Amino acid sequence: MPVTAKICGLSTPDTLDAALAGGASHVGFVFFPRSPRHLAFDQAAALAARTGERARRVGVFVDPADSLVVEAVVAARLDAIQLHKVTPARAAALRRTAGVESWVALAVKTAADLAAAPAYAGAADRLLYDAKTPDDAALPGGMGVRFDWRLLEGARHPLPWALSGGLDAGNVAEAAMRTGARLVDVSSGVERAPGVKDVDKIAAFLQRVAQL
Ligand SMILES: O=C(O)c1ccccc1N[C@@H]1O[C@H](COP(=O)(O)O)[C@@H](O)[C@H]1O
Repeated sequence: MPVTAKICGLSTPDTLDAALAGGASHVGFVFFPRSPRHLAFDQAAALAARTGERARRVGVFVDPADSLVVEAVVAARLDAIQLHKVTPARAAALRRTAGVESWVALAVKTAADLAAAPAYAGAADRLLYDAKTPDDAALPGGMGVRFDWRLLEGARHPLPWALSGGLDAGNVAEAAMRTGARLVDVSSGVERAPGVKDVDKIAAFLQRVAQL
């Protein structure tokens, strides 16, 4: 089965075009004001229109209010929501409210963190195993932090899943090989500075993924 990729935190037409030209299966738009990748609804709407049917649009949220999710789903014509820092109960409620596919990011640092995964069965459609950022970090994701991929070796997954956290063109092959991931997600690994995507890095990442 081929490996597919989500390029997350896109905010400009040229970098969106690079993701689409390189064959990204998913593109991610961040709705979190503290993030350097945060999009206003009108920006997101323009990028959504440019995407068309060429990739699935995923909105990234951190413990969001219902109203933010509803407005973003409409403005950016989201196919999926990606939720960080939500309990299983809150994830289930937001999934019902949004009416689209729902991903829950599970912050992983140790094997104990994986024990939370089964509780999301029935509350989400996909788990995103992401690296846990430091407690005092500004963001719960999008910081280029990776976790020990060996933690996923032999793991039983309660839901379809994807891998993120510190991926880049140089390590994505090893990450996919070690974990068995069939969907990989990258943000800062295809940037030249926080929030500034690089078209060449996007192309290199997607070329590497296409070889897997
Ligand atoms: O990208 C952000 O700014 C962001 C903000 C809030 C929550 C998640 C965010 N990004 C997600 O984090 C992971 C990993 O990113 P990275 O490749 O390690 O930089 C990815 O899923 C992004 O969607």
